[in-house]
Amino acid sequence: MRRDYIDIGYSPKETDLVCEFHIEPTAGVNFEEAATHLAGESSIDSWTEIATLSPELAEKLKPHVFYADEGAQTIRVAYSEELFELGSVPQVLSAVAGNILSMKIVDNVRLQDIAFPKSMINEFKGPNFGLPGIRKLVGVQDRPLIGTIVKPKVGLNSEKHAEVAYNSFVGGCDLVKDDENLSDQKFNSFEKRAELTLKLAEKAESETGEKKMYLCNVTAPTCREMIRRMNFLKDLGASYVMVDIVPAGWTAIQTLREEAEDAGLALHAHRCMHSAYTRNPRHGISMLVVAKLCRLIGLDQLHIGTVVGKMHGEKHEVLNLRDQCVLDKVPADESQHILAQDWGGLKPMFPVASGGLAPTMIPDLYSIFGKDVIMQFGGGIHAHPMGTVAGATACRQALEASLEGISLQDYAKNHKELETALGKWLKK
Ligand SMILES: O=C(O)[C@H](O)COP(=O)(O)O
Ligand SMILES: [Mg+2]
Repeated sequence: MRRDYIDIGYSPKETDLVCEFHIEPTAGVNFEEAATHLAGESSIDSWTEIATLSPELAEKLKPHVFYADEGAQTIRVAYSEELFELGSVPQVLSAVAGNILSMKIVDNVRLQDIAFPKSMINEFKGPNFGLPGIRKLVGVQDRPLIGTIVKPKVGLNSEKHAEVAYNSFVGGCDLVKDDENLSDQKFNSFEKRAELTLKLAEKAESETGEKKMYLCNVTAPTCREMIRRMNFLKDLGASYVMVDIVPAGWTAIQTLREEAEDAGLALHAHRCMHSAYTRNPRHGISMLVVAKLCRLIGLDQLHIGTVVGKMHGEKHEVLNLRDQCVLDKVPADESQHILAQDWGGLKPMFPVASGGLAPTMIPDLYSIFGKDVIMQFGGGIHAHPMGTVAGATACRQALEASLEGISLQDYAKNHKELETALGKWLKK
């Protein structure tokens, strides 16, 4: 192991990939020593002086720890772009979030953010539709989109699944998606579900005069099967697919993005399982990094949390994710562990708020997120005392009230579905 990776005067080049890490050295390990080892292990070095690493090579490719604050337990490392396969998320993660997460010299280490250089941004296409493309697809410009997840998560047969989707559509949902753990099970095969649900989506479109999108889950055991399912949906006339990004893995997601472009399908990203590495604030990889990788690869919409629903995530964290989805230039914010990022014109992703939401939360959601959000309600629609149609209608009514600045209580006086929802969910 070479010892000259601490380089506080270094100013990162435009071509460098910069990472911020939170590090907690193990008792007895000096902060700079830990920083040196992490920087070396995530790039060119190993645990001992290696004869095959010439001083010339080391000089050319060495990492630069250009910021180290022991009190704040923070380091920033600049890596030469030459260390990376610029178009490969798996390779980048194997480096900057690979072995270093397992090392004994640190009790905890967390990758807080990655600032991608222009050369890497240029290697990726970003979202094909993105937020504006999705708005065009759905034909809704001036309000948040309303979606649902067919419930129960698993167990319904294909006919019942399609019927629940239809009821959600005619009640007022723009989008209906599968749940993350529904793919191709005996009780509800992928093909039959896709055929029946897309057919009823079309029926709901002609009955309501609104666009109705079905987001069928293509998460599959192999990339080949995932692509086959995606093409099956395309042949049925679908506009969208959804995928569980973390269980499927980054190679699968990059593959899907390529194939979805040819198929002309939009991509909905469900982030289930992300907390396995994002939730511990002292170890792992931040959700911010996950969101940035999604935008880089080109998912069109991504679950980012709700603030008011059932999933963890403080308001500032969720809004930081929102900013990373929609802004073209994200300013640095030291206190939030955010590095400056220029997205170089990659399209914005549509942020999705989903998990534990009820129609009664719509005024709060609207004030937190504004118009550019997809609000999704599972239990909040299908547990409505008057049924799924009324549940979806109550969501649209609560949204209308919020857009017009009318209290839900006032609006409910002439809207019985909303009135019933308030009776069930409004906290007294
Ligand atoms: O996939 C999701 O986002 C959740 O299943 C949402 O369901 P819920 O609204 O019932 O929590
Ligand atoms: Mg779910």
